[in-house]
Amino acid sequence: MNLVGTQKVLVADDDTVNRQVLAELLKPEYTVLLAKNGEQALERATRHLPDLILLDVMMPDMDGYQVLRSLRADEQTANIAVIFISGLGRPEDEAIGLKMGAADYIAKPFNETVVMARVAMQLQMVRQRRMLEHLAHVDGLTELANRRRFDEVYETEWQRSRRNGRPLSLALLDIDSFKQYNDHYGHPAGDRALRAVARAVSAGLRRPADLAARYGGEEVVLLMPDTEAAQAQQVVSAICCAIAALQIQHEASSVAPMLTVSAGGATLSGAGKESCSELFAAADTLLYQAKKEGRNRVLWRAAAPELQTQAGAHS
Ligand SMILES: Nc1nc2c(ncn2[C@@H]2O[C@H](COP(=O)(O)OP(=O)(O)OP(=O)(O)O)[C@@H](O)[C@H]2O)c(=O)[nH]1
Repeated sequence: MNLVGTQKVLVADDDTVNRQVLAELLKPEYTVLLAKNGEQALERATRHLPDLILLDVMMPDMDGYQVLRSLRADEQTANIAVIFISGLGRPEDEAIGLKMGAADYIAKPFNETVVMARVAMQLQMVRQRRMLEHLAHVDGLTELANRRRFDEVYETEWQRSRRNGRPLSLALLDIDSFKQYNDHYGHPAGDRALRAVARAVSAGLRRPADLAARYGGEEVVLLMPDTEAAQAQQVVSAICCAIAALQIQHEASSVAPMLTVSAGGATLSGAGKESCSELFAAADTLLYQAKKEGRNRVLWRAAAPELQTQAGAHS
């Protein structure tokens, strides 16, 4: 997510001079993209996902209103801020643009200082909105995704898996004897350990579509779209080994002298019929079983029973 760094502005105008003037004006502060008609504006918007579009209203073939409608209809571009910049200077024209969802309206001939001020204001609002969205999706302590974010992504990925007949793997990972850890080393040390576990989990997930979220206190959920059981189990086992390899001392643990985790996982095969909650419950049951069988292990529910292994090698 682009929370820092140069923001991108797309200028869409069929008039070459206008495009050039705006580009020269904006270039010192922003990355500028140019489009000479509505079709190009849509193509550039989808490909580059700019932070803001300065959109001429009157263009041949596809006018600015049509471009805005198409942007709003596509989930990817629906929230891009748009400022109309137009020779139609009547208040009614401005009102139409704003009612359609434009963030602002600038009449031509434009004043350069005013354009810069309005662009800066819109881009500041874009930054603030992104920051709020980011904060709403992230767990403050671990910086993993939070449960709300997980719920959203899980539902989407589950539907995608059903649609495409591709597997979906899910694992629940829980720190062993964490109550004793807190009791022995104190809550701030517990928080530090949780953060270290979260970092190891994030480092162990390689694919862009994978998601790790803090599900509860010391429980992390891992979602691996398009990943078969054996592969997913390998990833989770490697993460569990990496956590043990951190050698976070845990004298009060009944399992090992260092902090360990247990995990339960399940995979929805491409042809599987399970609901979201059934898949989740299957992983949860195996986590419970892993705890019961002595902790510090990964259990996976898969078609082949031989896939169930103990990750106790690192204890
Ligand atoms: N430091 C810290 N501790 C937390 C946080 N969230 C949950 N915990 C602690 O995690 C502990 C979880 O304890 P239990 O559910 O009994 O599990 P456990 O001691 O890990 O035992 P097993 O899971 O059976 O191995 C509780 O003591 C919680 O207070 C947190 O954000 N920070």
